[in-house]
Amino acid sequence: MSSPHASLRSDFLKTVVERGYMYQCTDLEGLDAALSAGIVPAYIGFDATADSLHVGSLIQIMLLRWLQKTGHKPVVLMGGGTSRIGDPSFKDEARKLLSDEQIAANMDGIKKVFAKYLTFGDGPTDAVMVNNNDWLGQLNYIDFLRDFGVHFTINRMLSFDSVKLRMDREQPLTFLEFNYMILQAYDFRELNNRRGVRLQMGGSDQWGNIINGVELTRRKDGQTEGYKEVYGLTSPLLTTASGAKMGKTANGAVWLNEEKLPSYDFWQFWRNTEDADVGRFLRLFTELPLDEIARLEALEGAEINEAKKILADAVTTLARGADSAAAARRTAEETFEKGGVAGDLPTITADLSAAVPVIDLLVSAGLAASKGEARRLVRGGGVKINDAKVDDENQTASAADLADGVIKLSAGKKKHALVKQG
Ligand SMILES: Nc1ncnc2c1ncn2[C@@H]1O[C@H](COP(=O)(O)OP(=O)(O)OP(=O)(O)O)[C@@H](O)[C@H]1O
Ligand SMILES: N[C@@H](Cc1ccc(O)cc1)C(=O)O
Repeated sequence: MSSPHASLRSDFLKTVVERGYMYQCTDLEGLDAALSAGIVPAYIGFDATADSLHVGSLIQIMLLRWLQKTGHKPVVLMGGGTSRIGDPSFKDEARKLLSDEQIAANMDGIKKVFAKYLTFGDGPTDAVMVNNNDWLGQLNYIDFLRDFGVHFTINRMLSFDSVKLRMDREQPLTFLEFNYMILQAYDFRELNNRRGVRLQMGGSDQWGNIINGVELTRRKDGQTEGYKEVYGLTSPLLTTASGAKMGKTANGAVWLNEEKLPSYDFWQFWRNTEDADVGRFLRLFTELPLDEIARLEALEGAEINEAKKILADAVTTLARGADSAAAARRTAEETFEKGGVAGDLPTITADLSAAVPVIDLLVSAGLAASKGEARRLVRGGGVKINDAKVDDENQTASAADLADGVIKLSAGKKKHALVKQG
């Protein structure tokens, strides 16, 4: 049987499918034809909910990068207006309301990262950045309701999975939040009118908001002469092989901005990728050719660690620059391999062929005076295994945790030890 994607002609959609960015599309064939016929301006929106984006949004940034690389125009939308409301999609409870000052400061922080991935300017495929407060801030309530409110039915708005969860759980969904979907739909139509934007992308949680925009644009302008169809495309929401939503880890979010997460820790996050994720992450977060990735993901045992370093180097180079990536790698190699810091760290051996309680390792390594103290350290959140927080007093470590032949065990910021198989 031939794949439904085998007939794709546009470089952008071929890349999207081959590298694993595709989840849903409103009309794949139509979009493929549009992308093959000329430059398609496409947008992704980012709300200013924090002063930096995190790895969860990296897939969206990469989508915009590939869009530009394949000859189209990326439009980055800052949600200056929508951040004043807060997207309720798939959220258990309302987001904290942000002040205008916080939103402005958050936008300043978020904006910076895009310059690393996209080329901005005035040319036909140069990226541009817009702020939806420019038009949402001007809306007149009664006029807006008359012109746009009539195109939305409450019945349909309540049918979207993104709000269903709240309904089913009988959690409050305020009228403020309920408006979000309409405003994002309005954005799409506005960008279509202002800048000829014909495609909106986002994570799969954005599907409801995106198709509302497609439908609104069609209803408002579909009969106008020269109207060109608009499209929506979503990416899978990223989770790690163990099922955790990517973005927040036990230690908090993996931030893209250097001020919020030093490059060494960023590099180390990718270096600690689970074996089963290596191929998928190389396809999504690097630009390495697919045949090279196929070779790397087939590596096994200790060799897969080389692939993880290549992943960490490539992602850190894109996000932080080549110098930061090289420095991070040097530090990691000194710490873990060349005996620099490692030489200064206490090293113990343990039989890791069976699972060993972390509590016991802490005591053996001299990082805790007793098992009781070790437990208190874990409860206080200060214990880490290979830089990942230990949440459970009963957690164990085994040979599977060995990275370059050692497990790094930490109690607090300054006390570290290495555990080797013995
Ligand atoms: N884990 C993820 N995988 C894929 N896409 C994601 C992930 N997290 C966020 N996104 C997408 O990134 C874009 C911007 O999202 P935004 O910055 O508003 O994050 P968010 O969904 O608010 O995250 P958080 O849950 O941390 O508040 C959206 O299109 C969203 O779908
Ligand atoms: N709702 C999106 C952000 C966004 C805002 C406005 C838009 O027009 C598009 C997207 C999110 O929460 O991630």
